[in-house]
Amino acid sequence: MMIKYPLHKVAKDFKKGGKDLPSKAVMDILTQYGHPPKNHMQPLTDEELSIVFEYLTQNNQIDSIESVYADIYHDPDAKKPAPSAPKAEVREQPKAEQKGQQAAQPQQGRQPQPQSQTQQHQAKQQQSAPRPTTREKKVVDTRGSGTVNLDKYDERLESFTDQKQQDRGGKQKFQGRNAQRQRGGKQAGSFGNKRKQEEQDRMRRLQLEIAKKAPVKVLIPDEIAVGELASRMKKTGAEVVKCLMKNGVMASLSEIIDFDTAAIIAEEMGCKVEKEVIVTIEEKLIDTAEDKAEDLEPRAPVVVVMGHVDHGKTSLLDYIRNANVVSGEAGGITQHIGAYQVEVKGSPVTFLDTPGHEAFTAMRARGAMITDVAILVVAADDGIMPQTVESINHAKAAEIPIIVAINKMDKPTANPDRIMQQLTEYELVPEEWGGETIVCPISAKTGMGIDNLLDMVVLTAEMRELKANPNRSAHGAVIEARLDKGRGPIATLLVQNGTLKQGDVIIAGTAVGRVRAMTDAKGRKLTEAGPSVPVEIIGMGEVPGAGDDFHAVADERMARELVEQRKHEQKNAASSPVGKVSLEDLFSQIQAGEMKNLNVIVKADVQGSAEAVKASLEKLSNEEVRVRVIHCAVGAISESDVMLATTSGAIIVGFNVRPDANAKENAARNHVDMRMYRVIYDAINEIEAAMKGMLAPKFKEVELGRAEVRNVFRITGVGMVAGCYVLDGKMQRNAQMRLLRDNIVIYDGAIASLQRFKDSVKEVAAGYECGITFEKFQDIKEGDVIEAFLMEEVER
Ligand SMILES: Nc1nc2c(ncn2[C@@H]2O[C@H](COP(=O)(O)OP(=O)(O)OP(=O)(O)O)[C@@H](O)[C@H]2O)c(=O)[nH]1
Repeated sequence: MMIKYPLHKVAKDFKKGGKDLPSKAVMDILTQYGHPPKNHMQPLTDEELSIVFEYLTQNNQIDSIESVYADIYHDPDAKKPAPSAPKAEVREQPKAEQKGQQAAQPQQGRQPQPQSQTQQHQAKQQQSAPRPTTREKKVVDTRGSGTVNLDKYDERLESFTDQKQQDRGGKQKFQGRNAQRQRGGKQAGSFGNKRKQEEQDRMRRLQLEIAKKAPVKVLIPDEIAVGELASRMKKTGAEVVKCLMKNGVMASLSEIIDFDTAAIIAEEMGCKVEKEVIVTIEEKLIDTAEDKAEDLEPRAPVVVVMGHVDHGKTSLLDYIRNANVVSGEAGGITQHIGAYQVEVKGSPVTFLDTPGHEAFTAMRARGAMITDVAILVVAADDGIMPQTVESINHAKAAEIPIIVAINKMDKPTANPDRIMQQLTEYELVPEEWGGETIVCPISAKTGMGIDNLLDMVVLTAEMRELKANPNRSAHGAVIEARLDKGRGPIATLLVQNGTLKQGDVIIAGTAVGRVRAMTDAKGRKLTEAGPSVPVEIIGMGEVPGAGDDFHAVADERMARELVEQRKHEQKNAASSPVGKVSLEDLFSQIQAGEMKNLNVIVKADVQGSAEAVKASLEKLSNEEVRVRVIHCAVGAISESDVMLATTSGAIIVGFNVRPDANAKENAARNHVDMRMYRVIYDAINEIEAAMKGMLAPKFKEVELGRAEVRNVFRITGVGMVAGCYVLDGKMQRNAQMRLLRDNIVIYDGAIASLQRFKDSVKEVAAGYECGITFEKFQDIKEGDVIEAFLMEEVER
């Protein structure tokens, strides 16, 4: 409710020379300051009141405040009876206000009461106030309360009050003081200021009440803690918890609830809900808007060539590049970069000339699906080999079409049928056998069949209707990057969407920079590169990682900020293990419904065991989780296996094999769970137990050291002795030993003896030679590696 304080009452409250101030005087003040009132009944606004108070204060200044009180207290006229009732000084309070407002208490003291001695004193002072004009002009400006020490005057005032009054206690006394203060300056500004302050207080309280009644607007993010929600709604935690319970949600203050729940509660509690959208620097900086269909234009396909070592990948790429060089082009291909574009019957095709499938996996690892078609090269005289299988599995995981090129068809030993037969084992059934896989016999040496292969590539690409929008800022992937001593960081980029222009600011992973110069595969300078065009650029601040996404951005400063943020996140991620798949938390992930497929990579010593492990593991599938062996091959666990595991969230099961050094390092870095077994039964049991959440105590292998067998000799009565050199760590008598040949476990067990020359010793350190014999194993060969380790139980 608004308090009405009509103009005439304001005037009445300001006495002048013992008389009410004429309403006209107040009207004049307001008119003078741009607020002409309509009539004397008009209620004054807060601002108008301020103007009046200010004016009257300014125009009723005094020289010395002490003189005011001095005059009052020593005025002989002060003892004369009061000419008018104290009522005149106080404007009538609206009833509602009088009812409950504590702040109005000082005024209550002024309502007519039986006169005590004190009141008589007060009355005397009040009488003394409406005095000759000189005194009326004396205004105590209490606005700057710091400069006016009213207590000083109160002390004097108190000498007038009787003991009884003093005995009433502090509060009463305080009220008395206030009343005195007001009475003391009744005609003038002191009183007016008090009034003004009270008015302002009242207004503030009213505004607060109105604000309280208005619905509180709450911003709610995707998830919010109950306590935080309560504070945003300006409610107590208990109220919110109660409301949640009413709605069937049991949550404590620290618990997180989702937006929907929070919104229901907030609305029920009378709040207006707004969704809080948190925009990250990345979202602000990088334009990820979907392209409209009408903005899309056809783009060249990006093709990757994969296959086993020596099956002819490089030869094929070289042949295509050279055969498709436009005649008369000066110098042909002068500069070799990791990707190039050629024209096949007028359609451009981009080839990635990356070192095999590893870069391909690395790119996929970062979600950069940069290739559209994979050419799988298989030598007609060799057949499907381990890396061929890996390539197939990588392409399948990336969900890109595979075109098989059976190479070396010029060789007399070429046997394409055998290869087609082998392909069917990997679900690649050739078209001519009724399947869907395009198989092209070629010779990278003679060029036979390569035109047909390229036609098939273009055809397959056409089927995919590859499109991009060249009219936006560029986005793509880093194919490769290196540091050049003279030119600084050099990166080969493949633009996937938009157009990259010279001078663009780009951000790639944690590297940022400006494109200073761009060249194509032929070393020609470019000023811009559209979709599917590979370019080499200089100008980055540091070397980006192969496979990193890059974006051309508008704000370099913000890009640098984002890079700092990414670096910080990387640091944090490195120090805390990421939520990768591991047998330990397999059960909880299954329970949480996060795990529908358990991807497994199987590596074994022989094909037979690999197949057996694969089949047994797949049989473990149940209603909740399907065990999928995504890659199964013979040989040591390689870095490529770990990469595949990283990208597909798989665990690696090694059967009688060990990881090589790179794989070990990579697995540790990427938190890939690798499990080695010697018995199929153990592998099955452990994974089954993990799926049921009943994993037996885990033993961690603590590596002690490695020794290389430099020569082998027979000692009668002892058997075969391995003459070893300790490469790193140490060999220990009581340790378990494992004999590896090309990273395949040949023997695993206790050792019979560890000797330095003729002495039996407890341990031999790195850099020393020693003799080792095994209890039940004689088949030791030069070049074998002996690993010493201990098994320690890991607490969970
Ligand atoms: N006869 C014949 N030899 C070929 C053909 N293609 C490649 N070669 C030969 O096979 C060998 C290996 O070829 P590369 O192109 O280096 O094979 P790659 O797959 O790139 O090998 P890496 O780069 O080591 O993985 C080379 O000696 C080539 O000359 C072919 O079609 N016919």
